[in-house]
Amino acid sequence: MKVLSILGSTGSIGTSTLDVVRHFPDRFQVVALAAGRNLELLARQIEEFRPQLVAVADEEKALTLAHRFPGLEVLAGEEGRLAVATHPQATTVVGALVGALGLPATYAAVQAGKELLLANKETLVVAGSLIMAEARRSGSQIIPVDSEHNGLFQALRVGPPGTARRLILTASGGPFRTTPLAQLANVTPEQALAHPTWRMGAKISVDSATMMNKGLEIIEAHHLFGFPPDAIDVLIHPESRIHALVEYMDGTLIAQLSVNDMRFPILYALAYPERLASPFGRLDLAAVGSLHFELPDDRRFPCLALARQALQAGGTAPAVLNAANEVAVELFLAGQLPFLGIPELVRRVLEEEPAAPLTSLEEALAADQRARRRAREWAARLAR
Ligand SMILES: NC(=O)C1=CN([C@@H]2O[C@H](COP(=O)(O)OP(=O)(O)OC[C@H]3O[C@@H](n4cnc5c(N)ncnc54)[C@H](OP(=O)(O)O)[C@@H]3O)[C@@H](O)[C@H]2O)C=CC1
Ligand SMILES: CC(=O)[C@@H](O)[C@H](O)COP(=O)(O)O
Ligand SMILES: [Mn+2]
Repeated sequence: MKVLSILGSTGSIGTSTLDVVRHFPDRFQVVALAAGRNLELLARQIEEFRPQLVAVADEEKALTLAHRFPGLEVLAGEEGRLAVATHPQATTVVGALVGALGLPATYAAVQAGKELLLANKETLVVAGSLIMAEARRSGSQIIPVDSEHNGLFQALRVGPPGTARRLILTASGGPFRTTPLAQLANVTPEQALAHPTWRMGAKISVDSATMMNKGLEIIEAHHLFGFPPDAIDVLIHPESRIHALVEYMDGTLIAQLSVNDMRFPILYALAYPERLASPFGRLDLAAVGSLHFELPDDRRFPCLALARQALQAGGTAPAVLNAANEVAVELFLAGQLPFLGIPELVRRVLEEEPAAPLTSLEEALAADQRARRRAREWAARLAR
């Protein structure tokens, strides 16, 4: 029996995780949940999964929830998320918060030696070297939930260690893959959120539209699998049925395929190292018909090059990239920055915040805060 703490239980990944748990009550049990502001959904999750501990965004919400569930331990803010991540009875922590906000709790779970099923890719972008070093020290097993990395994790187990030479991340290309370039300046948040193949939270949906998502995933793959940046490729595959490929030294490509439904990688990660029979349908390739591939266009997707540039610079540069992007996406969704302002803001902040060495979590978080301030200053200037 795996005993789960879920960070971000009310989000897209969190609810998919709980749906997998719902199908396997004799394999998985929930001990702790952390959410943000969606108290109604969290209350339903508490009634169904009976956790011992929950954490919410702030004290006011914690009081409301504690009043509704006498006897339940309810905590707030960072303290609450850390308690969920390190609950003594949890064998396994699901990292499904969004953004760098999830970093302290993710790191704490690794430090505590928990098995970590990680969707919250921004934590690896901001502090991947520190998280991976801590996992080696504590013995924490990190199993990627992000579909491409979950696919790579599986495909890398096919050949003997050391024989894989290239990782290939597929990308849908997002909602603007074929939009005339001249129209990109005027696309709306609603259009950006309409992902062609996946149903996801707002932030990652916008990241997919700019392809910053794939840039973050290159950095994520570098840390998870230890491949150099130039051995990690991106291939647009609009059907999103092949999630990743590993090229072995003998020229063989091993691809990982499944239905484009996050319950598949989540089921794999929860069951690992076993496999469980999926109740979520089968991939019918005959029904899909054909699979297509193309290279990303650098002019359409400048965020890809910005992410590679940050990875190359190293140290705190990826944390700066991520923070600027988080601010830019937030402003875009609020109607305060045009779509093309996202790469523009990230580029300016990266230029102005020099990469510094990264040796502690505090340095990563400080770089994140500095970059956020810088991004807001630039956004204010661009708005004038
Ligand atoms: N969705 C997907 O299919 C995929 C997602 N990922 C990654 O997984 C992560 C989660 O994505 P997704 O599920 O789409 O995101 P969502 O926006 O759907 O969910 C985010 C979760 O984080 C919580 N949260 C947000 N802000 C706060 C806060 N201030 N304090 C506490 N909790 C907070 C939300 O709580 P609440 O809603 O209660 O406020 C919610 O539970 C991201 O890093 C994403 O890149 C990776 C691959 C696929
Ligand atoms: C499901 C998943 O893992 C997402 O990261 C997805 O890949 C996003 O779609 P894009 O391929 O458009 O970035
Ligand atoms: Mn992904």
